[in-house]
Amino acid sequence: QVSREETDQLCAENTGSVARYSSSFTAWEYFPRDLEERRWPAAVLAMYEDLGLVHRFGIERSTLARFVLMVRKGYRDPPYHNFSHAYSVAHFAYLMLKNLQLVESRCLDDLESLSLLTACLCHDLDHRGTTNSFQVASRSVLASLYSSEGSVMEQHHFAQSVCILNTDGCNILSELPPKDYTQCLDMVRGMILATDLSRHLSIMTELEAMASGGYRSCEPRHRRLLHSLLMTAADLSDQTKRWLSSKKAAKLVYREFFSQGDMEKQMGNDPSEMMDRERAFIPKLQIQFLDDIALPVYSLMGSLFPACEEVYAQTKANRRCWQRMADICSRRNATNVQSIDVFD
Ligand SMILES: COc1ccc(Cl)c(-c2nnc3c(C)nc4ccc(C(=O)NCC(C)C)cc4n23)c1
Ligand SMILES: [Mg+2]
Ligand SMILES: [Zn+2]
Repeated sequence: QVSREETDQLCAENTGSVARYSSSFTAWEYFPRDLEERRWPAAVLAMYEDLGLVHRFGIERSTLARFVLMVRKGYRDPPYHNFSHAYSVAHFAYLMLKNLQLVESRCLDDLESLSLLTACLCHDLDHRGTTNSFQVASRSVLASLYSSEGSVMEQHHFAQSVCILNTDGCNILSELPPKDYTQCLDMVRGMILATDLSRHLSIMTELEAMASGGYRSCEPRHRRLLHSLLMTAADLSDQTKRWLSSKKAAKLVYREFFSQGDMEKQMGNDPSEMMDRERAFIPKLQIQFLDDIALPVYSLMGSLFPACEEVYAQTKANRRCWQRMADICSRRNATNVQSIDVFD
């Protein structure tokens, strides 16, 4: 639960316009974590308000304040998958809604906008810093609950979201008519499940077909494909920021991967190279990740939404930096450079 004074303080905070947080708060290059941590909940409230969602869906400000504080409490503190990641992902969804005018251009409707922002905020709730395959290998409680349907962690993230919505005074959807409520929850579920990268990889062909043929908002399948693409674009958005920020984010991801690899070794299992601090050559792994996953996402976004091209360009620039790092390290014979040192 969150305390009354915390809620009252956040609720009373005149979140005002988003410009209070930064004059570049709505710029693609803005790095949301540059805002001091204690102001992140107020910035989330400001995003809901700025998108007109508070007014449109009759959301009580104190309910929204309690909801955001409960979500923040619902995150643990692994190196990467903590509330700062959730807040950053929600901010990128806000940037896409705002800068691509997704509602104004009728690509999405208001309910989808509310679902997208809420799904981003909740999409990694209670993450432990380990992957779906680790849940199954370690026979975790979550695996016993969800492994039959796959996307173990993502199903848990959604279940946690529903728990928070069902907590007294936290249900930001309570004023929605029953049909909209059910539809919103269904979309939030689909959006959170879409952040399972293996699901994303399985719809890449359909996404490419939609991008080349053109988005048809009248087709329900296209709308769901767009939801998935927007979620992955937001989830990976650290890689679209200036080099030092995206490099720092990658460092935190590999800290999580390597501690999982250490646990796998203790369990007597062999970790994949990406998780093994003895074997991983990070610049090469990062180039692979950008080439196989991140760049195609922002390339698709760029072809669907021309205003998104600069995001793709910055991600390509970051890939060139990783390539330079790979060249330097392999000249300096990377094998003896402790793999995590490449970040210093
Ligand atoms: C969208 O969902 C997720 C979920 C979890 C994570 Cl950690 C990430 C994520 N966010 N930033 C990164 C960076 C900088 N590098 C990564 C390198 C590899 C992988 C990975 O999962 N590879 C295996 C897969 C292809 C089967 C994920 C990486 N990643 C995104
Ligand atoms: Mg996730
Ligand atoms: Zn995430």
